[in-house]
Amino acid sequence: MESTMKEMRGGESVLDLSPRATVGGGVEDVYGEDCATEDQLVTPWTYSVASGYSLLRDPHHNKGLAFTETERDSHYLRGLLPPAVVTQQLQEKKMMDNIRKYQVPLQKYMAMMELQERNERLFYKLLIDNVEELLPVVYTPTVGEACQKYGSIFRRPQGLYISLKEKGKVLDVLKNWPERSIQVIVVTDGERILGLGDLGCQGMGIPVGKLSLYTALGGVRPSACLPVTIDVGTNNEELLKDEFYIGLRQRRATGQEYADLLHEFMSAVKQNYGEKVLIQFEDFANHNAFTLLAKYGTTHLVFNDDIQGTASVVLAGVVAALKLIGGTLADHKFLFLGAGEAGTGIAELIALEMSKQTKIPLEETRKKIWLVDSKGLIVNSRKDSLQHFKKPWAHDHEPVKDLLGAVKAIKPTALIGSSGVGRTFTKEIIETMTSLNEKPLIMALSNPTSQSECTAEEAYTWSQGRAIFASGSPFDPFEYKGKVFVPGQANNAYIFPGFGLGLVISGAIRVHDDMLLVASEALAKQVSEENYVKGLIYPPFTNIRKISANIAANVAAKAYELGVATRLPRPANLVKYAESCMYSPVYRSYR
Ligand SMILES: O=C([O-])CC(=O)C(=O)O
Ligand SMILES: [Mg+2]
Repeated sequence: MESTMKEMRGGESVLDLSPRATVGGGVEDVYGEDCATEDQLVTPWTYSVASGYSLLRDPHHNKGLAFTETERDSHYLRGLLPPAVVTQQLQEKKMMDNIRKYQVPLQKYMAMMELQERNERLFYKLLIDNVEELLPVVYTPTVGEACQKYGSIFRRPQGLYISLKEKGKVLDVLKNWPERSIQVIVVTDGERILGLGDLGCQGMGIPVGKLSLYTALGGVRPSACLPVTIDVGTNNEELLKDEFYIGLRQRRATGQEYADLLHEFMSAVKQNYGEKVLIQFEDFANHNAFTLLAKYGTTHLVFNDDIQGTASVVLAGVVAALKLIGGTLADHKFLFLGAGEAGTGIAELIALEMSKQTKIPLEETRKKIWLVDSKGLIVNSRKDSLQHFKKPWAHDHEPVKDLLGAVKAIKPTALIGSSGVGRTFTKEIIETMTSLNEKPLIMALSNPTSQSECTAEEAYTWSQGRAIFASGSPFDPFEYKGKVFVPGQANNAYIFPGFGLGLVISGAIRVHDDMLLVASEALAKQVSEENYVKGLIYPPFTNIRKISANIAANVAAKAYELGVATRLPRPANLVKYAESCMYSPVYRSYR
């Protein structure tokens, strides 16, 4: 890795990977490991941590029993640890053994969070080496339950809380965060946590989980990641009554009061971290998500994961699925259940890609895509009463009141669920899709598992093994009539870590839709013949760092092409460069 960096920079070693001992035996950590930003390369800023007892309690530097004899001497650890000296591999084995013993997913989650707070490198080592097993623990679906119970399981705070109480002081709050060099912020206001609704301040589990994936899956170093929850209250009556609730005990502020706090936050971020910090909006309610993205898209580096990340991952799955269902993108007809952030975001990206491929205007390709919301099929006669983001999807058709009616009337080849409402793809709906198509494409995107529009078992059984199925939350492989079907996970976790890395390594200052298209294409290309045979339209997560490097390289290349990249000169081989930038969780030796 080091040699690649040297190569990339014309033989000049710009990174110092080994921390140096400071006066007093502490550890001086040379910032700028794992791809520093330009300014850090000029003046790498350093900080020292305490030695001895405090070192053992500093999760960024603690190695537990893996401290060597020499380190124990030079860092005042003698006697503070039992005599055994073990390897990181053995620590990993022990932790995995322990985690596997827990039967309850939330216990596994808590064990992982405790590890993150105790020994960060070991946490990431586990997550990277056991990604398929641990993703459902630190991320969807378990993170959903963790947010619901966040107050009860709360131990040490993670991330930054910005509530209405901090109005006028947001910049000071940012300055309280111990890290200066932030590259990615994931922010939520907790109003629409997965498909679970308003969880207020307890939505913090989501930015924390998303950012742990930025590091594990995308290689962004943990110290450059900042989880933020903006607390403007909650309308969740149960939480307001819950004595363990950790947030403001008031109903949600809206209108100007809401906009003002968000604006103060956005301005403070730019002032404190500059214009190259990526702000990822996560799990905002529809009515704010679209507005915030439009408002700040032209002044900040912003990305809405639910609108844009989900769109990119679903388009990749659809493109990959064409290998199994046949035809070109424009040959297909799409029907969505759910016309919110995810639904309309995906619909727009599919229409955009169709338009690019066929040169047919976007207004026309949109007509291949139909959306159903809680009031039925979105049609022209409803246009006046529709929210602005639904209007492009109002086509000419007589009113249809429900999904089953819409499937019969529209005869789609692909059915996509983004409604946040579980079990809405009924047996009759899937049977109808199967009677209309040799291989119906069924995507049940809503999270967590309880909100999935149908299960993998239902999709395969009701379609007699003919459905090409993927879901937002993970499902186990399912055997139907002697054949094992492996459902793909159509989750934005495939996209955002690599996408963000691409923005970071190119020093991009704006996000553009074309970047979403190239990310999507890069992901679709990673699906192999071996995957297709099992019915998979996504590659397994085991290869995610390679996938992320490819996505990052394509996004960065697009940033250079569009003139929004500030990191110059452009590295010649962007895939190699992206890989060389990735954080490694392997322990470092302290002199
Ligand atoms: O977090 C996930 O698993 C995917 C996502 O963004 C959502 O459901 O809001
Ligand atoms: Mg989300």
